[in-house]
Amino acid sequence: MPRADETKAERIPVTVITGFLGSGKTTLINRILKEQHGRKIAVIENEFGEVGVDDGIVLSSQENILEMNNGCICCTVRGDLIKILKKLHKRKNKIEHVIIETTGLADPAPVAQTFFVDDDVQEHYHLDAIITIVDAKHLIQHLDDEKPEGVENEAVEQLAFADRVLLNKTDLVTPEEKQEVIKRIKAINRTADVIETVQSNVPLERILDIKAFSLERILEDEPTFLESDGADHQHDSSVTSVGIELEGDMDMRKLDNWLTIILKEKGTDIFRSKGILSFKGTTDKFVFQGVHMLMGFASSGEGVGRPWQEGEKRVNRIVFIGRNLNREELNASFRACLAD
Ligand SMILES: Nc1nc2c(ncn2[C@@H]2O[C@H](COP(=O)(O)OP(=O)(O)OP(=O)(O)O)[C@@H](O)[C@H]2O)c(=O)[nH]1
Repeated sequence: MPRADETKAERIPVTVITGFLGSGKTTLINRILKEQHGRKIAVIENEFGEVGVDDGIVLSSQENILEMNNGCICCTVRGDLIKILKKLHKRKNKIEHVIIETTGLADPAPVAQTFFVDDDVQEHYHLDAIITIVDAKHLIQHLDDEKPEGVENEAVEQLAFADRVLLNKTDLVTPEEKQEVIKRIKAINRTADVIETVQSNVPLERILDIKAFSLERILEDEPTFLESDGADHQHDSSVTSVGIELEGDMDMRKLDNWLTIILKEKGTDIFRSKGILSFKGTTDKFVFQGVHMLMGFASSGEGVGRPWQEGEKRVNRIVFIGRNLNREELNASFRACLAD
């Protein structure tokens, strides 16, 4: 009869990567996929928003990237997650590690719970750690965001469940601001190590295979953790997404102007924006990234994202996530940026 810890060692470790919109989760996943040569890692991605764009940003062969975009991983698609996990461990080409990237608005608790409620999942996987990435510049704003009665603050939940906190984007804050952010993190989670990073750059041995998830710790703080079915939490319904898809080539100058203005004026309400774009006059595929008022473009020519494939239709995709989004206005203004 194997000892309990021996059995555990044979199970596939799972790392849950969570963190608010735009904090640096995909940046971390790309780093892991680049660095972990020879290790068979499957990534399960759940993106928030009507139009997914992360498939164009994550670097890797498609085979081990599994997308779940028909709902939120912490509520509606938890059944799908269980199905994917069951299929994965039966693959001939054995997976050695599973990484789950939650949406920026997910509550990690129901995702963690998945590993304790289903016998088959429990037999083949063990939850190694919940890694929460926070954006040093915007964390306090998200922690202080006032929610309607009964609605949880995702940024707080994500920190409360963290086994490790990556304090990312430290390049965007002063040392004093950073200390204030650390104080706020510690007030929510005393025990998790806080690792300071830029571009989610962390030695992988500090976040993978660390056996840091402790059910005992969670049960101390949330005694009903294993009893709730994941459907008892409420998302903030005032946060929505508008996704737009448009075939053709865009005019780079027009698009840049439009996004600069709209994010300057509405960047408090627009938490996150991102897109995959085709510009007139270049064969590169462009990635647009916006987090509140900060924005930037990068191209496949610079090694960001995957280039357009032969025969691939040039479809521009852009998504805005936030409050008070005006769908018609966004649609019309995006269309107006098409090249003549
Ligand atoms: N200045 C700065 N920018 C960063 C850093 N880390 C990531 N970024 C940028 O922040 C933006 C968002 O990063 P992502 O990795 O896509 O964030 P995410 O958490 O996956 O975003 P969602 O999945 O949309 O919630 C990108 O433009 C990144 O290049 C950092 O340390 N400093």
